[in-house]
Amino acid sequence: MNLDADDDDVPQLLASNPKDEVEQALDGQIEDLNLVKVPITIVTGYLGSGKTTLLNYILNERHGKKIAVILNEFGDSADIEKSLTVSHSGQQVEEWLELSNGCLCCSVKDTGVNAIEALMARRGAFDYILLETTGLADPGNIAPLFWVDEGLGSSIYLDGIVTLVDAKNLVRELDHSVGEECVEGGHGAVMTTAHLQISHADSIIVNKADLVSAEELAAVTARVRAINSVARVEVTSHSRVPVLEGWLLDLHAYDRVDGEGLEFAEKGHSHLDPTISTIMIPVPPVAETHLDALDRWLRSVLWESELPVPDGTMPPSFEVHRLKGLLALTDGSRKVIQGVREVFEILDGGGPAESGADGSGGAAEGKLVLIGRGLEKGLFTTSLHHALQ
Ligand SMILES: Nc1nc2c(ncn2[C@@H]2O[C@H](COP(=O)(O)OP(=O)(O)OP(=O)(O)O)[C@@H](O)[C@H]2O)c(=O)[nH]1
Repeated sequence: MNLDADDDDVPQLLASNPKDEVEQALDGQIEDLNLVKVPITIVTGYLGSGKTTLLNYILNERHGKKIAVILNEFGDSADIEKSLTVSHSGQQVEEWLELSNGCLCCSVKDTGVNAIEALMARRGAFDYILLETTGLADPGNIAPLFWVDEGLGSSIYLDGIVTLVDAKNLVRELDHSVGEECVEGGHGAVMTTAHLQISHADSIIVNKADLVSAEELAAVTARVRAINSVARVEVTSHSRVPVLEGWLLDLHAYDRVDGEGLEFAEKGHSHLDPTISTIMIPVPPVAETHLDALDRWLRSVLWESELPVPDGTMPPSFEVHRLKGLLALTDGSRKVIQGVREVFEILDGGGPAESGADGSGGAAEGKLVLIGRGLEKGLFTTSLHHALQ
C-alpha cells in the first residue's frame, strides 16, 4: 500500500503489527486470531437519512450473528470512552472501547484497530463490525484508517463504505449546503458533505422512497449515479435492503474490482451534478515494466493533486476521492487498483485477462475509474496514456 509521504500518522499505525501486541499482552491466552478476518463496514449518511434504522434492521435480519456496532459520535470533551454495542444472539450488550480522546476520528489512527482486536481477544471474534459515522462525517477520512496492509496480518479488514441518502431531502442537501461546512469546488460549484458521502460509497441506499413520487425518486437516483457511477444503488423504505450480502455485508469493495461495475461507470457518466463526477479511462494492455510509470502517475495525481499534462496545457484543479481499476498486462495477467483519497494499492488481480473482443485471445483492455471534483476525461486520458508510453 502506498502512503502519502507527508502524513506521519498513517505509517505509525502500520509500523507495528497490532495483532502481535494484543497477543503478547494476553500472553497466548487468546484464540488464534489468524483464523479470523472480520469485515468492517463504514455506514454513513446525512442527518436523519435512516442509519440507525438500517443498523437495527441488519441486527434483526442477522439474528444470531455476532455483530459489533461502533458509534462514531462526538461526546462531551471529557468523554474518553466510546460505547460499543455488541449484538450477540439477539441480545445487545454494551461494551466500552477505550480511546485516547473523545473522538473516534482523531484517535482511531493509533488505537482503533488495536482496540477492536483487543476487544475481540476478550469476547471472541465478531462476524461483522459496522462503524456508524455521524451525519456530518467525511468517510474519506475514516476509510484509510481501517485499510490495513494485508502483510500486517490484522484480523480486521475494510469491507467497504455504505451511504444512506434521504430521497426526500437529498437534492436540497446537494444544491444548498444546509448549514454544514462546505468548500467551493471548481466552476463555482459547492461541495457538500452529501457529495463526499456519495462519492466515497461502494453501496448507496436511496432511503425514504415512500415519501417521494416516482418522478422525484428517478431524479434523485439519477443524481446519485451521476456523482458515483460505480457504486451499487438500491432504493428502500425504512432502510429495508432486500439482500444484505453484496449490498451491506461482504462487499469486498477494497480487495476486488468488478469489471462490469467499471463498464457501468462509462454508461452512467453524465453531468447532472456540477460538483462531482465519475470518469472511466480506458487503459490499453500494459507491460510489467510500465507499472513503475503507472505508480508515478498515481502518486502525482493522488498525493500532489497534479496531473502531468503535455507542454502548454493548463493543469486543471481537481481532487480524487475514490479510484478503482482493472489492468490487463501484455503477459495475460491482471492487476487490480484500489484507492481512497491519497492511499492506493496495486494488487495482483488473479487469473488471466479475458480475451479481446475480436476473439484473438489477446489481453483485454484495462479500465481506471476515478470519482472526484474537476475530472476532465479527455485530459486525464491523454495524461495517463502519455505516462504509459
Ligand atoms: N417515512 C420514512 N421514515 C423513515 C424512513 N427511514 C427512517 N425513517 C425515520 O426517519 C427518522 C430518522 O431515522 P434514523 O434511522 O434515526 O436516521 P439517522 O440517519 O440514524 O439519523 P441521525 O442519527 O440524526 O444521523 C426516524 O424517525 C425513522 O423512523 C423511511 O424510509 N421512511
